[in-house]
Parts: sequence; C-alpha cells; structure tokens
Amino acid sequence: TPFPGPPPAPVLGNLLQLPTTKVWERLNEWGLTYGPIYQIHLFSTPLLVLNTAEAAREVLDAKSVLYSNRPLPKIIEMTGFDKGVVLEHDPLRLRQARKLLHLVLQPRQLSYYRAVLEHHVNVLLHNCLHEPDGFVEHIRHLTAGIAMEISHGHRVTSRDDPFVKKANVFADNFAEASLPNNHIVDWLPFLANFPGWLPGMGFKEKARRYREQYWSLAEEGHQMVKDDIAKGLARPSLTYKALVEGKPGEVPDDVIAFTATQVYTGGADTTVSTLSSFILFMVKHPEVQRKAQEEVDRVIGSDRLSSFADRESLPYVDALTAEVLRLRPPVSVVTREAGQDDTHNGYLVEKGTIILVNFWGMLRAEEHYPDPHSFKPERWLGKDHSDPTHPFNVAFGFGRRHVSCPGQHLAEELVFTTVARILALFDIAPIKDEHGVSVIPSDDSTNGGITFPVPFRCSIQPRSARARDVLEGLEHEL
Ligand code: HEM
Repeated sequence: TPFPGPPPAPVLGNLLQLPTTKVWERLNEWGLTYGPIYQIHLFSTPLLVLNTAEAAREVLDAKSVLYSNRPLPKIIEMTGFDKGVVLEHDPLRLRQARKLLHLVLQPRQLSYYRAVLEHHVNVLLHNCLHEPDGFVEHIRHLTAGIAMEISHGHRVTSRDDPFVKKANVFADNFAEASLPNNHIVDWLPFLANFPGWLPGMGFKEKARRYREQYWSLAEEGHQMVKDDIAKGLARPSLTYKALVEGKPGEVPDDVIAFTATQVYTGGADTTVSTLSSFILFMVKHPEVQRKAQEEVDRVIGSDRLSSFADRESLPYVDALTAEVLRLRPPVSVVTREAGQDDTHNGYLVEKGTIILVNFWGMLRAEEHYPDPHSFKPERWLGKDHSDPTHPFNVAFGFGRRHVSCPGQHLAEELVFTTVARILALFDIAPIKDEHGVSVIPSDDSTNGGITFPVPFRCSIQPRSARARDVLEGLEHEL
C-alpha cells in the first residue's frame, strides 16, 4: 500500500485542495494530520511529501541513490534552464558541474574570496548610509558582486553594470519558470499538452525568449573570461580555473559556461532573501536588535569591524542569523523523483513519484521548535551547529554529496559578516507616519522558487557620530 494522505478527488487528485500560492503552508498543515511522510496526487501522478527533517534524512540521505534524481519539468526543458547545475538532470554533466563549483566554493578555496567579500559588504554599508531607502537594491548589489567575482572574476563597480543587468533578467526568468505552483503542474509531463494550464503559443514564445537570453548570457560571460585570459587580466574564478587549471577538453565548454551562470541563480537571490528578512526582523524585534548590538559592542568594540572569524565569540548574533533562516528559509520547497520502486516504512513508493521536500514546514515543527512561529534567537544559544535541528542543517538541503547546497559555507560567511557589521553601525527601526506612529511592516512573504519579504520601508540610521565617521571612511571602497 502507498503512504496515506488527504483523499484525492477522481481525475484531478488533490489539485483543487492546493492553494495557488505558498503551497508549503498547506503541505505543512496536512503534515500535522497525516504525519511526516504522506502522499498526495495531482491527476494520476503520486507526490510524496517530506515534512520533517528526520523524514528527509531517512529518505534523501539514507537512500540517496534512489532519490537523487531531479524531475525535468516541461517548461524547464523548453527554456534550457536544465543546462547547468540547479536543475541539471544528466548525471555526468551534473557531476562535472558540481566539481567545478567545489573549485571555488569549498572552505579552503573560499578564503581567497574573503577580502572580496568584505569589500562588497563595506560597499553595502556605505550605500546604506547615503541611500537608506534603497537597502534591498544595495543587498542585491552585494550578492551580485560576490557571485560575479566567483563565477567570472568580474568586478562589479557600477550599479548599472550591463552584465549584472542581464543576469538579473535571467534570474527573474528562472524564478518565474520554476515557480512552485507552476512546478507541480509542469512537472507532470502529460500536462504539457493540457491547454487550460499552458496557454499555447504565447507560452512557447516566452520559453524561446528565456532560452535565448540564458544562452547569450552564458556565452558572453564565458567569452569575457577567455578575453581576460588572453590579455593576461583574468582573476581567479570558476571559469578561469576550469579553463586554465583543468585538463583541456575534460569538461565541455557549455557545462563550464552554464554552471558559472547558475552560480548567480543559486547564490544571489537566496542571500538577498536572508539579508532582507534579517532587516525585517530587526524592524519588528527591537529588543533582539539591542541585545545583538550590545554583544557586538562588548566583544568587538569600536576599533575594528567584525569578520567571520568572530562568529564563535558572537553567539547571539550567530543565533539570530539561524533564527532568521529558520523562519524565512529562502527556498521553501525542492523536488526530487523516485528513481525506482521502493518500500519505505512498509509503504510503497512507486518509481516516478515526485518528492516534495518542505523546508518551510520542517523548520516549524513544534516538537523541535516550541512556539514555532515566534522569532526567538535564544533557542539557539548553547546549541551546537551540528545539532540536526539547527537551521544550517536543514535549510541548505539534504542528500549527501549529490544535491545539497554547495554555496552553504559562502552563505554562512556572507550572512554573518554582513549582519554583524550592520548591527555595529546602524539602528534599524520602523518609519513613522504623519502622526508620529510607527508603521510596522507586514509579515508576509512573496510566492516563488525563492521567497522574499514583501517590499517594506524602514529607517536605517548610523548609531552614533562615530559610526557615521566609520561609514564615511569606507568611501575608498567604492
Ligand atoms: C542563505 C543562503 C542559501 C540557502 C538557504 C541555499 C539553499 C539551497 C537549497 C535548499 C538548495 C537545493 C538543494 C537541493 O536541491 O536539495 C541549493 C542549491 C544550490 N545552491 Fe544554495 N543556498 C544559499 C546560498 C547559496 C550561495 C551563496 C551559493 C553560491 C554562490 C549557492 C549555490 C547553490 C547552487 C549552485 C545550488 C544547486 C546545486 C545543485 O542542485 O546541485 N547557494 N541551495
């Protein structure tokens, strides 16, 4: 017998019971009724929902060979976004792509980029001083700058950088094509012929445009590095290392070009999401902000800015970042596919079953996170990073070696450094309306493959005259 789950309707299955936005919330509610692993149907295709971290480890870690396949949604195939790494389903190309990522993202390699990272963080701080309302744009500029350095050795200085502009178009296209509520429909192959869901020619035209933009971006980036190499100007990057240090022809050029391009998809928006959520939580939880600022002041003082090496001596700041990631995991759900029939806990999982890994739900499991919807950094004080319930061990994915996030070390370093430096120098607060009353932003987040807080305004001001001097002194970073 298959896993139990909410009873499906004839023909449509559970389709009409799924909301069109934020499916993860409904998946989580069902988990409370049907348990940590349950099955739903869309039309005749079974989907297995993994709603706790334990369930994900039992299935995706312990049986990684059976469950590491990625489904190939029709629209993803049409746009060519499956070429690269994030949705690459060809095992050989995926292996090659992940090897390339490790050339730059392993902790040992990352230390090379530390100065680059701190430079871009300081640019963000300086930009927030002069144009606080544009904080989301500054965060985007930060993550784009770091991703471009790592993928192509491209130093982003101008906010109008044409390469970043094109990459943003691609990232938006990618997010749109992989929206989870389209996902479920798209990833059932026969639905590609279902006119009600995929409006005919308009849709095909869009896929063609996405494809063209993606391919030209990948080619342009690749050529840029080749030109830099020829001129002796290339800086160490994924593309440079693959071209110069790898054996010639070992990895096809298009694998290099698409993988480098997808560093941007994997790395830029996820971190934008986390840092924007951090700002939001600071607006809403002034007492947490004061506590974290007090820790930074006491431990680091005002003679220098903190860096990643300070993480252990700033446990409250570290706990704060963990709690942001728990309540606002940038990626709410990912999918896998069962490669063969399997029997799990006595239930049958048929080959071809789509696996929905519900990070959002698993990070709100009441048995691990009492009062799960509240923002409480203290829950992480004294908890080791190796704790299996720690958000750093959940929000970056499961499935040993094959499929979890290769950018985790970079993300942890970037998020910590940025958060600690912002706390040292700025006060973040609600804006006031015309009557002097604080305007508290909404808790809501957007729908999508990567979710963000819905746009909000807040006040970001230097904490003191001395903080202002430090920020002014960062001018030379620009
Ligand atoms: C807070 C920040 C981040 C979070 C929460 C996050 C989370 C994730 C998750 C959940 C996945 C999917 C894993 C799976 O399919 O099971 C993923 C994949 C990926 N991430 Fe991250 N990520 C973050 C930052 C980054 C950064 C900074 C980079 C690189 C610069 C990066 C690069 C990638 C890539 C390339 C993949 C695709 C890997 C593959 O599918 O084989 N990520 N990430």
